[in-house]
Amino acid sequence: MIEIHQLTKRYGRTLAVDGLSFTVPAGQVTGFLGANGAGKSTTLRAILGLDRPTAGHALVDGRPYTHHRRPMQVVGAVLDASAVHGGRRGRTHLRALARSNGLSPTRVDAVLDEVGLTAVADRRIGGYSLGMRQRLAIAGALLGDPGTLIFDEPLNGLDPEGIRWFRSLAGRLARDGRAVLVSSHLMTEMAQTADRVVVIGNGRLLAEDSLDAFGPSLEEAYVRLTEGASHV
Ligand SMILES: Nc1ncnc2c1ncn2[C@@H]1O[C@H](COP(=O)(O)OP(=O)(O)OP(=O)(O)O)[C@@H](O)[C@H]1O
Repeated sequence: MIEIHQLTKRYGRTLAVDGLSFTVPAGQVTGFLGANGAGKSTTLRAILGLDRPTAGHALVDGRPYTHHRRPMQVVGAVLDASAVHGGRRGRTHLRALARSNGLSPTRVDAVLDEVGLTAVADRRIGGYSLGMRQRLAIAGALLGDPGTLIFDEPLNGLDPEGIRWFRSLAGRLARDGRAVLVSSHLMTEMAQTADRVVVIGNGRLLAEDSLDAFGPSLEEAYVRLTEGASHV
């Protein structure tokens, strides 16, 4: 699980995240919503130890990400699916990732199967569609069989079948007891994927509740919440 407590991140004069607290519990898909520039990426980067908080903390299973000895077995993340070498083949990429992180190579075939890339695993990534790259990045996140998963805009590049696939994958991962955090701008998809929703605006928490508590239209509830917090 993820616990964010009074997280603050300042970049020079920009207060990107401002005393933010929320949790991502095990067994549920938590949707993470906010306008462009609201501070979502900064929060995700802080969770993954890529950005050092100015104040407060982000813990995964009770510790900062960087304090875990085998972080890929604790949290898997997809922040930018295009961040892979196009000259490599899918299977080779995953094997290298497994080797460099002390993970069993037997996981490679398992995750390729999980994301539906087995048939194209020996093709070069440069020839993959955006949706295939998303699936490969998700395979990488699943490699360590972690208890926590973070997906930043995972639906980018996925076709309707891919979106349905991701929705069922996220649900399955949560039902297996994992904590799943998904950021997306696609409100209707979020309403069908998330069990609970965290909304931020200007780096601050605007709402954290079960999906049902947002009423019949998540989009309308989101607009009402963020209108009050639009740029100052
Ligand atoms: N490395 C950085 N240096 C300076 N300012 C930054 C940096 N990273 C983010 N910011 C600023 O912090 C604020 C929050 O940005 P962040 O990328 O976290 O928002 P976001 O919610 O992820 O937005 P988007 O949905 O557009 O990705 C913005 O004002 C952004 O310009």
